[in-house]
Amino acid sequence: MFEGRLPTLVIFDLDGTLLDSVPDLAAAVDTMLALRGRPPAGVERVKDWVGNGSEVLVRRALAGSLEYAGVEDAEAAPAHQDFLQAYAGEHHLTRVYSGVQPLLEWLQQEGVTMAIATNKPERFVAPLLQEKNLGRYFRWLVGGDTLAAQKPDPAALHWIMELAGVTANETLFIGDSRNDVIAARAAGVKVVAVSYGYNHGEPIAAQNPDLLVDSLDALI
Ligand SMILES: O=C(O)COP(=O)(O)O
Ligand SMILES: [Mg+2]
Repeated sequence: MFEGRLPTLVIFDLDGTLLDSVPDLAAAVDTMLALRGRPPAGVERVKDWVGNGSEVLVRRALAGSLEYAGVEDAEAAPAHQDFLQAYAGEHHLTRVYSGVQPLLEWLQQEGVTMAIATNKPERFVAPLLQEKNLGRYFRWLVGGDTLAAQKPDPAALHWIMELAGVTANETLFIGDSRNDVIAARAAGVKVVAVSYGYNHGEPIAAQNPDLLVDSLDALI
């Protein structure tokens, strides 16, 4: 992909790529629903709703579907606050996917700069990486509410590349959902997709990433 050279900068998605975070996200969604006297959504449905940030996740949970156009702001705003409160703290159900640690370690040893571009609210990103022992690898962290637009908008990728002083040709993005592939394409950045993450219930292969892997250590 880089003609035998390594990229200078690798930007990673977080949820569904580095971390299997849905169990804790589903627990917080279910707490928010329980506060409204509603039945739990459960891990399997929440898995399909993750990827567009927590505000959209909460709207989907209130709608009970991927489509959430009918949910009123007056209902969604307090529900989002309840979700944020329920998701704060430790994330004991969240796991680092196998293959992640070896790749990060290897890229760091090779001197590759690494960053995170996630749609997760920024306040959770650094503490969660710290909690999972991944904090030391990343030079920059961009959350879903850090900039004016979130993925699939390429703003996060452009911003990180500018901070790093690196061109799109020297950058690789690694993610799990169509939002990641679309953002990478819009930024002119090559994209590797992982097959095991969350993509709204659809195979990510349909988005034609430059490379599809079943485990990130396959990239070493
Ligand atoms: O929080 C989300 O909705 C998804 O986060 P991600 O961009 O790290 O996959
Ligand atoms: Mg993701």
